[in-house]
Amino acid sequence: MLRSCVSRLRTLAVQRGLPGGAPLPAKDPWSPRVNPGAGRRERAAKPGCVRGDPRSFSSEVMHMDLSLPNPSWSEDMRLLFDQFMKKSEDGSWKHLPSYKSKFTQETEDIKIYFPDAKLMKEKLSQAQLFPRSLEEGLGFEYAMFHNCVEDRTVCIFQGGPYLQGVPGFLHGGAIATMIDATLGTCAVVAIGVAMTASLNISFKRPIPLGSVVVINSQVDKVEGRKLFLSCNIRSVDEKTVYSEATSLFVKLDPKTRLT
Ligand SMILES: CCCCCCCC(=O)SCCNC(=O)CCNC(=O)[C@H](O)C(C)(C)COP(=O)(O)OP(=O)(O)OC[C@H]1O[C@@H](n2cnc3c(N)ncnc32)[C@H](O)[C@@H]1OP(=O)(O)O
Repeated sequence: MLRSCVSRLRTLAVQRGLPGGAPLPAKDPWSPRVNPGAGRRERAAKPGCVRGDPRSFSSEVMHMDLSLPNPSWSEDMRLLFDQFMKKSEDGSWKHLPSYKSKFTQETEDIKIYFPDAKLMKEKLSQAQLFPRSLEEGLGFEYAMFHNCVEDRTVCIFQGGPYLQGVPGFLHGGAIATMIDATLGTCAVVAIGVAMTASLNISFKRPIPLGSVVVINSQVDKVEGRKLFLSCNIRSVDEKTVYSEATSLFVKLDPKTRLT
């Protein structure tokens, strides 16, 4: 069970931007020493490359793990991150890296769903993961951790100023994005490549812009290719429930093409 979970997590890492088949980088978070010293996102400025420029497609930016702390993170965000990194030391939780580019090249898991692999490669060459497409600190700052034994994914999330809806609060679409991303991650780790078939969100309290919240997701039921998941968003002190959601993800059928 644990072995298949680790393998699924590795697959997820590939889907999140690691070149398929390429050796994992030296800072491989899946190595036995889980993210040793993870704590600071290094953003070495490169000549001609604006730091965090959302339009930049340099491979350095595309392959940087953006789920590590950066200067825009608040103290709450850092404390939570450190707490989960601590929990990851015994292997019960795993820190999931996250990159701008989800598909740097064809990955074995995805390409079978496209009838024209060449066209897909062209289309994806400039694609970016939506929640990672805004500059550092302005949009979605988040880190996810997965617990394979409990089939749970936790996302710590700080919504930046570009995610405003009603003045001073997060836009509902931004909240839905992070719910979908967290549930989607939980689903993919659990059953492999899957897509959201339905998502039902109850927005209970507005989330203040710039605050840190915790998204707790879990697998409730598996029926064949169907995976039912639920989640809630709470304040760091757990006293406020901001949102609750239920969802259905469907594992893609290898016999069916996406286009
Ligand atoms: C690491 C990743 C993090 C990011 C996560 C982000 C995830 C996303 O946002 S994905 C984007 C949004 N989702 C989409 O665009 C998906 C669009 N929909 C589709 O492509 C297809 O409908 C898809 C793939 C969901 C299912 O298609 P397909 O595999 O052909 O399923 P199909 O054979 O019709 O149905 C399988 C089962 O699911 C059920 N089902 C399918 N769709 C739905 C639905 N919308 N609602 C309820 N049930 C459904 C069917 O009734 C069937 O159930 P049963 O087996 O009991 O008869």
